[in-house]
Amino acid sequence: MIVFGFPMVLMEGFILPSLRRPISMIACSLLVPTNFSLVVNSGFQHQENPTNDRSFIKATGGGAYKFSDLFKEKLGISLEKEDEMDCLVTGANFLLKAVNHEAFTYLNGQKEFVQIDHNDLYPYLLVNIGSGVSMIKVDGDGKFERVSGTSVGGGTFWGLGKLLTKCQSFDELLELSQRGNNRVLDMLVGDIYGGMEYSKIGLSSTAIASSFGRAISNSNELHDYKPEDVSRSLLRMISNNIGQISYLNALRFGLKRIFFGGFFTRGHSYTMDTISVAVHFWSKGEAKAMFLRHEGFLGALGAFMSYERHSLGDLMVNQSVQIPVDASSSTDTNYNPLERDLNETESMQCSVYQA
Ligand SMILES: Nc1ncnc2c1ncn2[C@@H]1O[C@H](COP(=O)(O)OP(=O)(O)OP(=O)(O)O)[C@@H](O)[C@H]1O
Ligand SMILES: CC(C)(CO)[C@@H](O)C(=O)NCCC(=O)O
Repeated sequence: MIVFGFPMVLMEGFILPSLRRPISMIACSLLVPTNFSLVVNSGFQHQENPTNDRSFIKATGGGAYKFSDLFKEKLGISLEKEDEMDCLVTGANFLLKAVNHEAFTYLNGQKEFVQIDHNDLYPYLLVNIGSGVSMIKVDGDGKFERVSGTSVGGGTFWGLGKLLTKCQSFDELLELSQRGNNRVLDMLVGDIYGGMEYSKIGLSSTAIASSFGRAISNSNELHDYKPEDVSRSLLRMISNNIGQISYLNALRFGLKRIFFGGFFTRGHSYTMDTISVAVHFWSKGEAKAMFLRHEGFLGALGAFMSYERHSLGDLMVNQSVQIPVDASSSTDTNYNPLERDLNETESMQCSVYQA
């Protein structure tokens, strides 16, 4: 996956709310061609070689490597590669410090914004749920260690979900999950214990004993199950698992705060709720899952911030653009990361830096 750091600084709120998809997809769909071509056309003079006026953009993630030649060949753009973990951490640190109401908890449908004390932010665990999941212990600006990860992530939900439900898009799969019932496929403690709870080990009768376990207790085939129920169980299984591994890693390093980023959550209430419940359950209420409003843009933002290190100081503001706010691409109709700041018809003021 690839993300671009745009030479943009937003005056209020923060980054590109119109892009409720990874910026990586701009390369394919040119979701915001204006912004994209602004970057391409404006370009930057490469500082070390002023005579070479090649255009370049910052890029991070695997795609920065994978698509490097393609960008050069088709667009004449060089991708300047920034380290993925570095960018994620830089983006998260910046958001947590600069954006009011960036982090929130989500439990039982209730979103509660968390006041971040800038002097007491570190250490924390950053869990980036993309295709795969990275867990990063963050100790300060530029001070971090990727302590764990799991390959059971967003790509697993989308990949398995696609195979099992024949869904054509991620949004369709997510939408299905909202209408599904996980009890159809998940084996609960009560199913095993004849409707009873197993209180001695702290398991209620409705706790999931075995994800998808009910499928073994009858002769049903896949087509006998509703795609809605399959999607629901899958989302729950993956979210639960990520929540559990995250908590165990927080415990491992004595971290009290766990922030979740990456494009998997998409502000989707059931996903966040499940992750929160998992963290709550495994920590016995000691730890809280916190989500970021701009969860899918950590890497892009971090890549953007690297302009500052390299050349931003020499650039000047000479153009201003309005970025329309499109909240519609979020599947969860209750969710708009900027709901407190903007409505759907408003736009954000951005200043674009050009060489
Ligand atoms: N519209 C969408 N289309 C495809 N996937 C989506 C969409 N919305 C959310 N997702 C989820 O986002 C995941 C990708 O997230 P993200 O772009 O943050 O990670 P990535 O960069 O691909 O992965 P990694 O961090 O592992 O390199 C997908 O696997 C899927 O679960
Ligand atoms: C490989 C990356 C870092 C690419 O973003 C990501 O997909 C990931 O963290 N996957 C999980 C790999 C693992 O730790 O098992």
